[in-house]
Amino acid sequence: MDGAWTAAAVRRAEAQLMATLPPGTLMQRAAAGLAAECAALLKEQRSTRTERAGVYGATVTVLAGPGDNGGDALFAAARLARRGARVFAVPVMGGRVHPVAAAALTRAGGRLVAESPRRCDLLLDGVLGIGGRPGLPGRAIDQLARLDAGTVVAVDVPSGVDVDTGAVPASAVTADTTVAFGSRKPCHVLGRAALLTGRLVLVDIGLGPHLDPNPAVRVAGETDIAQWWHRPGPDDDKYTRGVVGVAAGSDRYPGAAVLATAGALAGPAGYVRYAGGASDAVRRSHPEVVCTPTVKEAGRVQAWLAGPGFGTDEAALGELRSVLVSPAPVVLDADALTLIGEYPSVLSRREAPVVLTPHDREYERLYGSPPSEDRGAAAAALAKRLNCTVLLKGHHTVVASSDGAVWANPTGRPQLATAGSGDVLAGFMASLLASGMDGVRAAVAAAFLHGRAGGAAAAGHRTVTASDVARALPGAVGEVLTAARS
Ligand SMILES: NC(=O)C1=CN([C@@H]2O[C@H](COP(=O)(O)OP(=O)(O)OC[C@H]3O[C@@H](n4cnc5c(N)ncnc54)[C@H](OP(=O)(O)O)[C@@H]3O)[C@@H](O)[C@H]2O)[C@@H](O)CC1
Ligand SMILES: [K+]
Repeated sequence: MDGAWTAAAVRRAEAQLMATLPPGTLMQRAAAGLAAECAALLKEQRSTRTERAGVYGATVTVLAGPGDNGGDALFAAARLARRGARVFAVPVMGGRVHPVAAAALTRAGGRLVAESPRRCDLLLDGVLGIGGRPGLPGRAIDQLARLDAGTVVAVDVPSGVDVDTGAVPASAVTADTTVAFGSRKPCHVLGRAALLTGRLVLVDIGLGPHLDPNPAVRVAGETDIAQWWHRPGPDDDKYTRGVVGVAAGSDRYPGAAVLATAGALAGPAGYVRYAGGASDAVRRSHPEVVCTPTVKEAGRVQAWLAGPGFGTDEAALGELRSVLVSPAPVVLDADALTLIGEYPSVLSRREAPVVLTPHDREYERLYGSPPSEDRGAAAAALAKRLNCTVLLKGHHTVVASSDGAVWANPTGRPQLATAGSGDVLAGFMASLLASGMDGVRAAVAAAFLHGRAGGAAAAGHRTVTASDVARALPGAVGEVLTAARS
């Protein structure tokens, strides 16, 4: 399991590592990695001035803040200047810049200027790093407004964001690439800051062994998911692989039922039962699903999904109660969340695991106020209050357990914000629960694989539908299980 560490945790690890190294070593490691990434980016794009790609002749502008983040940027820019780049560094906090790094840049042929040319091939954001408070100094805002950059590279973090939460309460840099040193920070994976991060490149500076084994935010990878996966053995049959029940849709809204069962069929469970008013549509799309009109008639299942498109009337509330009295773990989505918001007591006597999958408006119905910009804390607060696992949807989906652990999903894609894609996710997650995965792992793994499937579906189509995502899920599963084995 990988993760993201707060500024304080990074500083603690840095202090331990620095005690073993000559002064300045870490900054040189950071600058070398940063310069290498900038050179690679410049090789990919033609210079607006010379019409040639590469470092030689490229125009590089550095926005340099007062601390070590500016120091990293200036040392990296000195390396680029030595390879023939035209480098202009603009101090954005009066004359306060890292003095040794600024001297290195001028020795390499770079210039410290009050104003750089308007157009540059690469803009290095070295305004603020992990020592920054949210918001940008006015001079940085002015420069960002007037510069026209081929590509923007943030040094360690996009300046201006709240490093520890991913909130962006004031002005901040929007990067195409962020080159981070030693570890991810929460702003790279959470909230609006994760969007401003762009592509994340991690530079290893040797911090790993010194980082606290418990990161502030956990980030699952292929190996984790493969380890959690229940692989059927020779003695398994369709029942021992898990039976998943889907209570979704209605005769008026059959689509949600079809998509949720499609998600459930793409998971590891051996058998899918459907309970609700859209049996005909479900049977037509998925003849392998066994359909009954109500939850009580469905028989035993190892996990339920309840909610997508099943309405919020008395009958729906009755079906939700029937699901919640069963001893099986449940995923509650869409209309079930609205009902829980209105009748929170239906959850109160429940002991088996519950996963809630709200988007922001559903979160507000459940919590009483919209999620704060600190989305990890927001998800954790709801999880604690309702004693459930919470998957808070967004461009960067977050999962929180009732004991406060927060997971950020690294595979989210804006294309997944398509109608019905949440139904597929919820059905797939219920299948993971039915196969024996616990609530938090099922939520984390489902978000990860759903994101991967969305990516795969987007590669072949201009617009991605929820059905495309469901069809791509088995492939995404196969890819993750194979990659983790090799
Ligand atoms: N840790 C590691 O392992 C390694 C770290 N490295 C690098 O060091 C970076 C951290 O450097 P850092 O500690 O010098 O802090 P940094 O972010 O440059 O700025 C602090 C300065 O900004 C100011 N200031 C703050 N907020 C402000 C605002 N909103 N608006 C205006 N000003 C503001 C604040 O001034 P103050 O107002 O507090 O007096 C202070 O002077 C880190 O991100 C990485 O790049 C690598 O070299 C190697 C390994
Ligand atoms: K920065």
